Amino acid sequence: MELDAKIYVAGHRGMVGAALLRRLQRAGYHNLITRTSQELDLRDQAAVEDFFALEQPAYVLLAAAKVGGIMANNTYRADFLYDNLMIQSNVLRESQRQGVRKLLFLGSSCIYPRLAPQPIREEHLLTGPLEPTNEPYAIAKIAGLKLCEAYRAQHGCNFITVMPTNLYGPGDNYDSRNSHVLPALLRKFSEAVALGLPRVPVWGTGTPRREFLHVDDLADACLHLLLHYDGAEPVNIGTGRDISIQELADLLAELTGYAGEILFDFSKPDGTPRKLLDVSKLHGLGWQHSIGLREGITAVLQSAEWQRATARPELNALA
Ligand SMILES: NC(=O)C1=CN([C@@H]2O[C@H](COP(=O)(O)OP(=O)(O)OC[C@H]3O[C@@H](n4cnc5c(N)ncnc54)[C@H](OP(=O)(O)O)[C@@H]3O)[C@@H](O)[C@H]2O)C=CC1
Ligand SMILES: C[C@H]1O[C@H](OP(=O)(O)OP(=O)(O)OC[C@H]2O[C@@H](n3cnc4c(=O)[nH]c(N)nc43)[C@H](O)[C@@H]2O)[C@@H](O)[C@@H](O)C1=O
Repeated sequence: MELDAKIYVAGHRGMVGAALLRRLQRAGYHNLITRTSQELDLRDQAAVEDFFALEQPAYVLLAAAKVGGIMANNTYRADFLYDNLMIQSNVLRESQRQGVRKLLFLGSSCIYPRLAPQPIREEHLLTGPLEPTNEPYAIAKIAGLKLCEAYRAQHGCNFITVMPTNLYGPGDNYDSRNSHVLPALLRKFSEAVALGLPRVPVWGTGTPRREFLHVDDLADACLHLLLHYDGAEPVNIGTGRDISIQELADLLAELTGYAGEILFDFSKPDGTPRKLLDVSKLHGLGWQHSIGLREGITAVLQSAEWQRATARPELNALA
């Protein structure tokens, strides 16, 4: 991928898209194309056709999607299915029609079967029922992965799919209901410390296990695969280690200095019991993660973004 190649980063304002942009800029790529969703709604087929005809990118990184945690997925089921089907179908189709040299599509660890063998290997996809709370999102993502495979088979497109585990880091979504578990608990514990709250509610039983990768590690892995992987099969991206929600809550309480009570709210869903990724294929391709969980969370808490957002917790800008 030449340093002056025209690279379209779709979803550049999101947590993953912004990390991809930072990583590409740091590597010296200087012909980067971006559009906000206000400038280009990727659900609009005609607008996407016009954009690709005008810009004719050589490479596409598709990090635009409707994304959220377990509650958002289970609440906005139709939006997660429709938006993601439309976004990926339009971008993949125009990438094929405009002869994009290589495209990176982002799947997710949560599209594997609910009770897949652990750690989950790439071949376990579609071998069992999905997790009900995010089935619409998973179906959309699986369709996107299959569309990449189909464009490769029918048109020889070099569209690769990566399967990241749960991510966190700069630019994360901290909305109290729609965010993922790590940013949600980070916000809850920080607010509890600032406001002197005696207890913090954590959803579910605390027994499910999750794997967490810093988004800067993900961006580095994506660039590595863009440069060194041209295969049809998806590639898992993770750390190969997981912790329980209880252990995560204890770690976040420690790092935020929260010493009050942690109350598990059994009325909220647990979701998938476990989704640890087998990352041996990724390691075999020459990449390993470098940011550990404790180190990564500490970096978030020490970031200027976090300091600004939590300066006045009663008016916190983390929403
Ligand atoms: N976060 C995670 O834990 C994980 C994420 N992933 C995948 O990574 C990708 C990015 O996720 P993440 O960065 O967390 O998500 P964010 O919600 O942070 O960012 C999503 C981006 O998509 C853009 N977008 C949404 N709808 C549209 C639309 N209709 N038209 C154009 N752009 C749109 C938004 O653009 P704008 O800001 O301009 O509105 C936003 O910047 C997704 O494919 C997701 O499935 C995979 C595994 C885990
Ligand atoms: C990355 C992946 O992320 C999603 O899957 P998920 O990992 O199950 O989602 P989650 O990050 O929201 O973690 C949920 C787990 O955590 C517990 N939990 C406790 N307390 C809070 C809490 O306050 N908020 C949230 N969200 N969860 C909580 C909750 O009870 C459950 O056990 C997919 O939808 C999909 O979006 C996807 O791609």
